[in-house]
Amino acid sequence: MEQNTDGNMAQVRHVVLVLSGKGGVGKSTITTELALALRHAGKKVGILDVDLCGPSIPRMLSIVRSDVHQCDSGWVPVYTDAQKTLALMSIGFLLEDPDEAVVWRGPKKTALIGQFVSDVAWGELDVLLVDTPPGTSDEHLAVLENMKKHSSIDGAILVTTPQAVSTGDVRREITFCKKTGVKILGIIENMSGFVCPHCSECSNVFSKGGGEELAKLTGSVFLGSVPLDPLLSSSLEEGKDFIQSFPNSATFSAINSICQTLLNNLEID
Ligand SMILES: Nc1ncnc2c1ncn2[C@@H]1O[C@H](COP(=O)(O)OP(=O)(O)OP(=O)(O)O)[C@@H](O)[C@H]1O
Ligand code: SF4
Repeated sequence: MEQNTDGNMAQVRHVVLVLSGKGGVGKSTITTELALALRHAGKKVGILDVDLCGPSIPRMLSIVRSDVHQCDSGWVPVYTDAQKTLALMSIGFLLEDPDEAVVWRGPKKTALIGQFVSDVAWGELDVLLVDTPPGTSDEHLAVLENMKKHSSIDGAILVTTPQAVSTGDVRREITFCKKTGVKILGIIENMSGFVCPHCSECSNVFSKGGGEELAKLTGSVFLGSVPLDPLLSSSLEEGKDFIQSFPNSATFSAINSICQTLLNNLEID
């Protein structure tokens, strides 16, 4: 589906929200790895980080202390590479200290999200991933309202862990999508099993399969599961591209398979 867009969103073909019912389930991790996998598949990708209180993506992509510049049409996003295949806009770039806590009231957050949606000069992108805060908040509504003014949203990906799946949070997220008319593109189960750093064997320390069951129950697509992999967390800590570093790992296969399913669902060649 090609987007009906205007302004800075005019050349952004697909917009996908990344949601989670709870914090800490790996939403930013999945956003980052999906972006890297999409780039690996030859796509031009952008990430809009509207997790205003915990902007972790600049660190995960090792571009923490980058400056945002202005151009005639707005803010130029920060690119991870000279070929400009992966672009990021995050509040983290606008803070003097990247570890500074953002304690803002709703209207100020909503205004910044409005600017993020309209004023970032993305240029041509195949996919824009929007990393949102956990739960459903004013920020989510602000993203939806502002996106609808300039673009159309393809849908949302829901990230959960095997434990979080049994809580009400993820169901509330599904209800939010239904009420706001956002299509659920699929559910991803993160931290699904543990990959041993010594022998690469995957053990099911916690339960597994809840994400798939939830997808069946709610009539959603199950996009796949990503194991808890110490090599993935150390890559994220060091801001290294896991996909480039471990192309033969089971975790890469899992992320890549989710990426391919997403490309198929969005009908991107
Ligand atoms: N599959 C995984 N394997 C190893 N570590 C992981 C995995 N997924 C997430 N992590 C680690 O778990 C921590 C939390 O992940 P992340 O910041 O992505 O969560 P989040 O859901 O975006 O949190 P929040 O929205 O509350 O900021 C990070 O340190 C990340 O490196
Ligand atoms: S999975 Fe095997 S190698 Fe890994 S910690 Fe357990 S026993 Fe050791």
